Amino acid sequence: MPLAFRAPLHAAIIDLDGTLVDTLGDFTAALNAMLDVLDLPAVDAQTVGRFIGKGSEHLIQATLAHLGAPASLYPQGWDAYQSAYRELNGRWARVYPGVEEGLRALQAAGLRLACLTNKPGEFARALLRQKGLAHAFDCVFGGDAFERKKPDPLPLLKTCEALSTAPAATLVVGDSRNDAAAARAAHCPVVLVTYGYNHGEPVRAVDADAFVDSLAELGALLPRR
Ligand SMILES: O=C(O)COP(=O)(O)O
Ligand SMILES: [Mg+2]
Repeated sequence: MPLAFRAPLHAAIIDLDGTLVDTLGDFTAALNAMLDVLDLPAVDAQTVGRFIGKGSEHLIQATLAHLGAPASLYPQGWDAYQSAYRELNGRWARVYPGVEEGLRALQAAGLRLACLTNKPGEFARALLRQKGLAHAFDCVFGGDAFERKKPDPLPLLKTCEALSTAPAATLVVGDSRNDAAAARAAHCPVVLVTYGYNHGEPVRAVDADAFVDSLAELGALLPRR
């Protein structure tokens, strides 16, 4: 049954971590490389999963706070984290099942695609290229592209501008309440995947228009052209 969106869809803006690619292993490895440099104990993947989705700054700050380490370690941590992530980007990451099929279905429905993530743009573009997904997107924006990150609506509004689409005609696809809150504030329809991180909380409790277990289900939600 197609979703009753208020306007026909012209574009989709898709989140990266937890939606297109499972990057939990990369985040955990880069944070643990940083903690090693700082002489702090390692963290496990489950803990890291709760901190993903609000950008690298938040990820590092939340990890230091979790370990009871002083916030003054942040600048050194930032440098160590960035160089570790640059080095291992994609090594422990895998594209979720159904992603290629879902992207093809959105394109077949005539939608232009953008990837919008809170991850630094440099890392996002390299990861999408490495995983063979870059070709699907007209544009890719990272958490450093605009003045504010999701859940602020600004990055979605700027991405709509870049795609020349109205927010009401632009579907947001994400994995967390961060994506949903940004979409609601920007007046974009929003579908959430059920397999992502969502800050360690059940995603179905989030206010969204629909939930999918795989991007492959998106095609069936769209009106046929
Ligand atoms: O927190 C991050 O760095 C990435 O988050 P996102 O791709 O889910 O926006
Ligand atoms: Mg995400």
